[in-house]
Amino acid sequence: MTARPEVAAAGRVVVKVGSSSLTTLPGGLDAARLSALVDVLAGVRAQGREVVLVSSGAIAAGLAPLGVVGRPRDLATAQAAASVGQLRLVQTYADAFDRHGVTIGQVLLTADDLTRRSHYRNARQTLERLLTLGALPIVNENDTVATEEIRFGDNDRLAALVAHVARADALLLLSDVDGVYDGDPRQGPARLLDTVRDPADLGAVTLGTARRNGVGTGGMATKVEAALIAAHAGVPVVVTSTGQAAAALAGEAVGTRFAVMGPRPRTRQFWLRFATRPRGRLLLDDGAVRAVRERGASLLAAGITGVAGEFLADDPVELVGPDGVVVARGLVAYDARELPPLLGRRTAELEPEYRREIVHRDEMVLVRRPSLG
Ligand SMILES: Nc1ncnc2c1ncn2[C@@H]1O[C@H](COP(=O)(O)OP(=O)(O)O)[C@@H](O)[C@H]1O
Ligand SMILES: N[C@@H](CCC(=O)OP(=O)(O)O)C(=O)O
Repeated sequence: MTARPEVAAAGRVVVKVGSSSLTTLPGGLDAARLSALVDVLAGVRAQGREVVLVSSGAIAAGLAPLGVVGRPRDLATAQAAASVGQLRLVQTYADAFDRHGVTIGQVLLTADDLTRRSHYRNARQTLERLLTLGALPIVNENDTVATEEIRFGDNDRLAALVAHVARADALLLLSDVDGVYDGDPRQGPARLLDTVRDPADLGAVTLGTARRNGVGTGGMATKVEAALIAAHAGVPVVVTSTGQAAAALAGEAVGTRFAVMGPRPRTRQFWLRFATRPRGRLLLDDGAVRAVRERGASLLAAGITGVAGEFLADDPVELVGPDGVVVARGLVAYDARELPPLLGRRTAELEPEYRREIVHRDEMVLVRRPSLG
């Protein structure tokens, strides 16, 4: 195992803690475990470092007070539980941080807050201001209003996006397991991975989902996906157990480290690639795929053979080759219903108001690893 100096040196850290570390299904919130985590984070703050906490647990914390048994399957009950549980969760955090003289701020985000560009900027400003005013932001998904099709669903990916939004120097993903194993450790003997430098390092790894009767949602798969997103955003990551949070924040050799995979991308490129949700697809012919992928060209109507989905101008769409492989993602210049008469036609043949590039190069990002896009 190797030390993690980049985490020890991180001046601003995003720490994500899962429901499994803070709650039990029958008992709701576990105030003692929450308080132990707060002690660790307050200690980090006392070193002059900044912390953004992404905390799950609202739904699980709301079940017992409402007399709901087991994790709810329907959205309305989950939302009701989140409404009750989020209040208890932040109140418990507020009391615990208060003992250390640390002021917290609650930040509830919907997927729209990060998938819409203007909202993304707004979230950045709010977090930045909270931190400069000396508060510790506690982020969760706004579960009470998030509907099924627009939810993040798991806080791991939310934490990776928050790490980018907050320009963090490191991301810590805390759970009930001390790292990423080459197989689900609940299923039998497995080996702990020390460092992941490339997605290929995970080739032989089996990632299980969360325990069926447990309080967590994503299992290790969502944590690994989130860790790769952050690593691609230039943010180093450690995945470990909540009990090892202090050691991890001190840069000790615990958990699984995801090394930074490439330089920090431009904000717009990162946002397009990882935060947006495509609302439709443009089907490209071979020439258009080559132009976009190899020549860095904008996408023109002449190279488009089909349109799928109901999107509006400025919505994110996927650009798909004849083989069905996603080549790029970008913001489209026209509504879906305006496109069919333009397809396959050269720009000079089009009415002047339709001569703009369908997806301009500056509004496009190539997708190299479809599994991450
Ligand atoms: N390859 C793996 N390595 C480590 N843990 C795994 C793996 N596959 C599945 N898991 C399981 O993932 C669980 C953690 O996910 P989850 O319950 O969603 O956590 P949280 O609620 O903290 O986000 C662990 O209990 C672990 O058993
Ligand atoms: N926003 C939800 C958490 C969803 C989630 O990702 O949970 P977990 O897998 O425990 O991190 C809640 O607060 O209950």
